[in-house]
Amino acid sequence: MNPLQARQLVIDVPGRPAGYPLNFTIGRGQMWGVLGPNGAGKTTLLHTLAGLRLPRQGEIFLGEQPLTALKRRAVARQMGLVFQERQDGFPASVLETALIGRHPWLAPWQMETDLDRRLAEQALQQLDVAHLSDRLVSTLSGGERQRVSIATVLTQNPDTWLLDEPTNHLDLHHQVAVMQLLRAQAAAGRAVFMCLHDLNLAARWCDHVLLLYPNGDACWGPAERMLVPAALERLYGQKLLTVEADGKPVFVPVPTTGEL
Ligand SMILES: Nc1ncnc2c1ncn2[C@@H]1O[C@H](COP(=O)(O)OP(=O)(O)OP(=O)(O)O)[C@@H](O)[C@H]1O
Repeated sequence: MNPLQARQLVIDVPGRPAGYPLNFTIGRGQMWGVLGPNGAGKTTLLHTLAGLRLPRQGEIFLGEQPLTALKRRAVARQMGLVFQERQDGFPASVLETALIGRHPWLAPWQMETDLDRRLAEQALQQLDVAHLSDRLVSTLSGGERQRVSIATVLTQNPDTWLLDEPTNHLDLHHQVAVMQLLRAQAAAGRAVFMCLHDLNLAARWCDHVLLLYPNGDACWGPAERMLVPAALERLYGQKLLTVEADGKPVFVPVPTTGEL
């Protein structure tokens, strides 16, 4: 796979005077979690890495080439993005939506083949939404819709997965199932980079973590070095209690008396 690399990257968060330049590589087999409070710029970073927003400074490389030098089709064959927000104004079934994942692999105007359809059906099965294949996506529950979005990227089969809060709307069982699927993707030599609000999901599943602070500061590295209570308390402005379960830290927020 071609690793995705941020070089001196400053994301363009409107109204933010400056930002700490980001220099990291999302390498083969890695699973990254991006943590930060609301408005810190997690979605902006994800969209910038996907080439959907221009950075204020610096560059993004996919392998040896700057992202800006690559055609969108070449990028879409290597990188998939699960968005936080979706517009379902256009009436499409669940299967038709998953098949969109095959578009980077088809010639313009080429119809999907039986193989494309089979890949989409397998992905829907893996995400436990195959029984909804004929339903309009606009009629799905939040969690079902989220799983269809992930199935669409699975159908696309990119080397690098970018995901904006992939466990949004998911019940506990499906959260674990999705994390296991992403872990399996990383274990198969791909890479995962996802924004998370749940510290404990990051502690349980991620081997690398990037902390994004509201003033633009950032730090990144191996999860065990990043997930230390003092840094996390500063990140969220929230006192935490740390316990250990199954060999991993579990962070519990401590209520502040007298505050909402
Ligand atoms: N088009 C825009 N115009 C003005 N401000 C914007 C625009 N897009 C994003 N912002 C601002 O940039 C900041 C970063 O937004 P972003 O969505 O990246 O944050 P986030 O860390 O993903 O937040 P959350 O945890 O709430 O999803 C926010 O303060 C947001 O209001």
